[in-house]
Amino acid sequence: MTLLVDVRHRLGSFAVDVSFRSESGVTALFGRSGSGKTSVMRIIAGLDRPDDGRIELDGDVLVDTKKRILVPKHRRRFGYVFQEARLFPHLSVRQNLNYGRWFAPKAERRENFDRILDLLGIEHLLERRPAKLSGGEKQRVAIGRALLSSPRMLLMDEPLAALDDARKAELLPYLERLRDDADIPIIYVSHSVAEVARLASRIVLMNNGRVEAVGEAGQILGHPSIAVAVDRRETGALLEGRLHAYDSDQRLASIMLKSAQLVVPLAEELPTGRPVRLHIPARDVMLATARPEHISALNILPGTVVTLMSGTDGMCDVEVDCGGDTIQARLTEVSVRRLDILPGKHVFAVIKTVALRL
Ligand SMILES: Nc1ncnc2c1ncn2[C@@H]1O[C@H](COP(=O)(O)OP(=O)(O)OP(=O)(O)O)[C@@H](O)[C@H]1O
Repeated sequence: MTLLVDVRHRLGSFAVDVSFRSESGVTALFGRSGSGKTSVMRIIAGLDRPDDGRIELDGDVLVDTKKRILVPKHRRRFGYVFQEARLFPHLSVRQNLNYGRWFAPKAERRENFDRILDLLGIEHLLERRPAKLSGGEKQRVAIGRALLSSPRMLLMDEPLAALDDARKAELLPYLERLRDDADIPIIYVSHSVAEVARLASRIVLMNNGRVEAVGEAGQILGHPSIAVAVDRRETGALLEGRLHAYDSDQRLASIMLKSAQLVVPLAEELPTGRPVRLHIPARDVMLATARPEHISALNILPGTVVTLMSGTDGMCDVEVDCGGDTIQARLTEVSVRRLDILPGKHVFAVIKTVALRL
C-alpha cells in the first residue's frame, strides 16, 4: 500500500503545506499540539477539501484539485478511530460492531468477525452496552467497528489521549497486534513519544503546518530535528531487539539487541523470541571511561563514541555504538571535557534499568 499526500490548505491564519509518502504498517503524524496533525488527517479522511494538491492511494486518485477530483469521504473506504470511542449508547457491543460491518461492500464483507473479536479481546463484551465498558474497552470496540467495515486504511487520531496511563498501557499491546496481524495500513496521529516509539513504522514529523522530516521511526526519533516535537528531556534512541528470557521472580526481561543484551522491567511474561522496541531517553544514560564497579545499574554496555552534538544549554548528546546499536547519552559539557570524550573513544554506557519500559 502506498499513500501519497501532497496538499496545501489555509485555515484562517494557519497554513498546511505537506508532502509525504506512507507505506504499509503504522505511519505516525507526530508533532506538538497545534502543528497541524489533525488538519492533515481531516484532509486525508475527506472531511476537508484542500485548497490545492493531490492524494493518491495505490494509484487510485482520491483528490486532485487541478483535475477537480474529490472522492467523497464515504467512498474512500477508510476506518476512523477518534480520541473518544463514539459508540452508540443505546446499542450493545455486538450491534455497534455490526453497524461497522454494514458499511463494507457486500463483495468485500469478509467473514472476519471472529478474528477481529479475538485480535481485540472483546468477545466477552458482546452483549454489554457501552456505558458498562471501561475507556480502553470502548476504544477496542471502536477499533473493531472500524475494522469490520473492511477499510482500505485505518485513520487513528490520538486514540489513547482520553485514557489514563493504566488504560493506555492496557490498549497498547492490542494496537501492536493490530499493526502486526491485521495487515492494514494505519495513519496514527499522536504527540506522545512513548506511543510513537512503540507503534510507528514510519514517522512524519510535523511542525507549524509543514513536514519537518519523514523516515523510519528509529531514524526520526534519534534525529536532532525531533526537538521540534518533543522536549529535549524526552529525546533518545529507539532500539529493536527480541525477548531473550524472562525472570518471573524478579519481573525482569532480558532483551537481545544486535549483539548486546539489556535487562528491562516487565510486569507480565511475554513469549521469548518476540520482537520488542525500547526507547532509551538520552538523559537516562551515563558514560564511564572504565567499567564501573559497585554500581546498582544492571545495564552496562561497552561501546565506542561516534559523534558529539553540543546543545545551547551546556549539555552534549553523545552517540555511542554498542555492538551495532547506537545509544545516545546526555552529558554536561563539563563531563565531556573531564572524561575527554571524543569520537573513537572506548566507553561504557550505563543505563538505569528502571528508566526502561517495554
Ligand atoms: N477551521 C479552522 N479555522 C482556523 N484555524 C484552524 C481551523 N482548524 C484548525 N485551525 C488551527 O490550525 C492549527 C493546527 O491545528 P490542528 O488541530 O491541525 O493541530 P494538531 O497538531 O492536530 O493539534 P492537537 O494535537 O492539539 O490536536 C491550530 O493553530 C488551529 O487553531
